Amino acid sequence: MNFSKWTGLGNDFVLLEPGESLDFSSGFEQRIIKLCDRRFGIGADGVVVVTPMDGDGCLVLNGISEGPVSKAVANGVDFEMRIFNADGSEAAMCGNATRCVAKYIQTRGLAKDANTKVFNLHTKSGLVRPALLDDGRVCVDMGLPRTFLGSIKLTADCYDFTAETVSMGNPHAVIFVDDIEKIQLENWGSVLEVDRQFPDRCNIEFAQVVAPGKIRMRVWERGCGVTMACGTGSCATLVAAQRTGRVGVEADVILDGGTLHIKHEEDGPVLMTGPAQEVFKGTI
Ligand SMILES: N[C@@H](CCC[C@H](N)C(=O)O)C(=O)O
Repeated sequence: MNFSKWTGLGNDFVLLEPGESLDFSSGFEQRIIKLCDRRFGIGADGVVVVTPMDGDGCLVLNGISEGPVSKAVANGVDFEMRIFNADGSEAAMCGNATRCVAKYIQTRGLAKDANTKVFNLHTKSGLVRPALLDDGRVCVDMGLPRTFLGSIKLTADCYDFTAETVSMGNPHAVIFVDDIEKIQLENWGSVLEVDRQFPDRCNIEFAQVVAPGKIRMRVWERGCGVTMACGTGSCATLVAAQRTGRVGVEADVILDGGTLHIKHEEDGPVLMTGPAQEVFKGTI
């Protein structure tokens, strides 16, 4: 199986080349877990599967159309992206992977028009649109944020928290703290991910506004644990900070692996800008 390894600020992915058959039959989760294993596999936070779509909204596998997967009109810049967490579960969306996929499409020349700078990525949560910027970064239109439980109370290890819940296609609970250096990310994250208010589990973000327009955030991801960055989590953090009057239209979100710039105007989509890099290619 041919793959390439990608990173978005240290949130890293195994990307399977189009046409590589991922056998979705029994034992599939175990295969994802093995690919992501940092000692016995390639090592990653997740596995990304990219499939080009033809002009009729069909997936193209080995040159053979596999039937319509989307009602959207595909125009040669349409791709389907699926993302699997390191524990084998499938997530509906992943922000850092969307930037990696955009760079992947560019470097492999997969878009029909080589000058195309904006792609349509069809995900389980809908359409997202990454655009290649001249400075090498990628700006992704991540769509509209959504509240799913509002502001809720959570408890871990006898500590009480208030969390703002935001869906970016996948669920996030953002907890603002006074001192991010004092959080017990692994202890609290692992408990809160499976809180009974989250039947589908949840990504947990701890955040502190450290200066005007600057938010330090650390994340415990559903299905992965602590990661160095989370794109959807950064978008959810900005939206939660806006909702609670902590920031304005845009902010830098400073993660363990680097910084993402997030912008969200009222009733508009969330825009996420940041880098993405290919690390290596291989065959497993
Ligand atoms: N790291 C990702 C999010 C990946 C999926 C997440 N763990 C989930 O289960 O929802 C990002 O950059 O957004």
